[in-house]
Amino acid sequence: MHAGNRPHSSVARLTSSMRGVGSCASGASSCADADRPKVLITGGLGQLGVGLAKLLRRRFGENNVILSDIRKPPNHVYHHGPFIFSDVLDYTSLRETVVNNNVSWLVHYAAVLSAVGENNVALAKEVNITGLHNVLDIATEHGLRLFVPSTIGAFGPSSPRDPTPDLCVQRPRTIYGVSKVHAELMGEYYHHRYGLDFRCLRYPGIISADSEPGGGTTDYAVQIFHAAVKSGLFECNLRSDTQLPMMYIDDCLRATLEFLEAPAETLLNRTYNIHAMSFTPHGLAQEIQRVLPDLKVTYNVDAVRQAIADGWPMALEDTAARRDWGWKHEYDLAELVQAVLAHVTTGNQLARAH
Ligand SMILES: NC(=O)C1=CN([C@@H]2O[C@H](COP(=O)(O)OP(=O)(O)OC[C@H]3O[C@@H](n4cnc5c(N)ncnc54)[C@H](O)[C@@H]3O)[C@@H](O)[C@H]2O)C=CC1
Ligand SMILES: CC(=O)[C@H](N)C(=O)O
Repeated sequence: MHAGNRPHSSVARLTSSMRGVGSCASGASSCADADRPKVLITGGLGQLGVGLAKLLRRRFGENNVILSDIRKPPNHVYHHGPFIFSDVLDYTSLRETVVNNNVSWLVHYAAVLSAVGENNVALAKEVNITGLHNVLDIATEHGLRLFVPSTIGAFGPSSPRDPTPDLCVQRPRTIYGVSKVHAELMGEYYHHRYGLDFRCLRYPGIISADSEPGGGTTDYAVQIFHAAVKSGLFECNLRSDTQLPMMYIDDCLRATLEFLEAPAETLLNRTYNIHAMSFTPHGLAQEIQRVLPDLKVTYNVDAVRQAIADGWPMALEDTAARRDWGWKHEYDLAELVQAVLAHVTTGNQLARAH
């Protein structure tokens, strides 16, 4: 966007890459001041950002983690740690934020997800591709550690689907997927060419209890819990036998922190699959019905979402993540259902009490 404003010295400065990016010893619950990174999270008001900020603030201190987005934060977010407006399409202002706050790690969550992206390709292209270019250049210029999540959506119908390995054909058929393959490749290129400390995990569909999904194909797996507790009725927009890889948010956020803290020399790859479980809408409904037997699920298939899901992996192969930096999931389907139902039920009781 503001290419004309960009410094031409970014390559020359790359030798300073990673300087000042201290990493805390794994296993410690918090780290010494000198080792604490200053983290900026873009797109932080979506399904994942607030939870990640909470986790990182526990580890690095409240004021060392800045949440940012282009939306107004709810009160509970605004009053619990630094929040600023930051549009990833505004190169100059993003650069200013990084400089003024002495940012050393950047978690780039701003994105337009799969279903919304198919409805607004121009917006997805702008946010997911132009936004990424801005972030890559700024991270490179200032020697940041840069985390960009990828997704199961970075694969397509011609990829092996069960399981999908780290390295295979990637020909996604959504603008979301295309933009994420682009992010993986650009990040790896900047790593090899300029020494950028680029790190990327391919997340499965993420299930959370207290944050809403932002318009993806896997959203049904969050919405079903709220419907199950509120009304006992759920209309699912994917076919009952659509198997996709999924993960509980606590595992996803912990993976992100552990991966960010992993010593660079242990990372043989810069982009890793991570896996926890796979299920279908039918399988998830059955598991919820063990606790809430009255739940009734009907199916009204959304053609766009179904076509997307039909080209996505059924399971991810993640032995490299387990081998290189010790990835291990804690939640399988039964634990996931218990945890999410407990949160949603408590949340509903509290809401009724007020
Ligand atoms: N939630 C999931 O199941 C998965 C998420 N991911 C990735 O994780 C990241 C975070 O995902 P979610 O929190 O679920 O996304 P989300 O859609 O819930 O939130 C994205 C956020 O980006 C913000 N945003 C949009 N345009 C922006 C701009 N120009 N500048 C700054 N912020 C902007 C939005 O306001 C929103 O708060 C995304 O990159 C997504 O692709 C990957 C796989 C699975
Ligand atoms: C799996 C994802 O990337 C996201 N939840 C989506 O469905 O678009």
